[in-house]
Amino acid sequence: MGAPEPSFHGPGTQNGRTPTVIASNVSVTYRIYGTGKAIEDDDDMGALKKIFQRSTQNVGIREVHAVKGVSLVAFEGESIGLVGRNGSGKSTLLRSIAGLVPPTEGRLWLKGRAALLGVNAVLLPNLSGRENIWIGAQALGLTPKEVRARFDEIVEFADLGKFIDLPMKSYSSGMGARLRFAISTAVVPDILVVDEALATGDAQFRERAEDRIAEIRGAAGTVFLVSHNLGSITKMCERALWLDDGALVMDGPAADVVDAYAAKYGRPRKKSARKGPTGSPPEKT
Ligand SMILES: Nc1ncnc2c1ncn2[C@@H]1O[C@H](COP(=O)(O)OP(=O)(O)OP(=O)(O)O)[C@@H](O)[C@H]1O
Repeated sequence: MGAPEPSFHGPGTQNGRTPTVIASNVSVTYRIYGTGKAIEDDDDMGALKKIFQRSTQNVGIREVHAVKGVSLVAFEGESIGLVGRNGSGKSTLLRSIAGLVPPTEGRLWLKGRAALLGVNAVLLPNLSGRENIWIGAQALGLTPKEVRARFDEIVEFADLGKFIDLPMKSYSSGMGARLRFAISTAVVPDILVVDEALATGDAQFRERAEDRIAEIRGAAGTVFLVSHNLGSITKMCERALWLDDGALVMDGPAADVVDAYAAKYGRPRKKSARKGPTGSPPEKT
């Protein structure tokens, strides 16, 4: 079930298909600063002393190897799902592809611009939806003239009613997801990264978002989708990656990867059903 290691060929076409993302042996390591050992002391004063000593003497660095040597080639028009247990490195790999977290090791090559996660960082909770559209769309590279031309369409797609004029901090998580999605896809991105954004939307939004994703794929973009809903992966992706403990354990047709993953965690996909099972496999302990 191991994934064949794609080799790094660099830009160009492979069997007539154009690569949009080439990851060659990509690893991401987070460094966490903090104290080394748990505080254990029955005597409160003794424990406090230890905390103060530790804050000056024993500050340690812990490394988390979130992504370990992942290699893959994604092509134009592909929709690729990512599955894996909590903490297996899915978001980190996508944040790396979106340019937010540099790989600690390995090489990453992108054709064009990755969108979605990038816009999250710039939206401001105290500003209204309208104001955030201006900021987010310009952060994605649109000129003020282009934002004006697309503004109504973005507002319409976000479909927030009167909330569009209220501060974003008053939005439900689903409303926030709608606004982010509407801004991020205002310009058809070359690479769209969707990290559980659809999970918070209602059924109507999900349907429209799925149509927009299909549109982006049709325009030769590449879509990456992280979801714990295996049904969404099999419905929206032709290919899937399975990450475990930061490593790529399987890369293949979405139905095969979802079946193998679900079989391992005890939720086999119903062959007769259109959609796969929903819900997450058991949490990592
Ligand atoms: N900013 C960070 N700083 C330090 N460690 C982090 C950071 N973000 C993630 N990690 C760690 O990296 C590992 C991978 O996390 P990541 O969020 O990529 O996993 P995931 O597969 O997306 O998880 P989930 O399904 O729960 O969203 C985990 O051990 C996590 O604790």
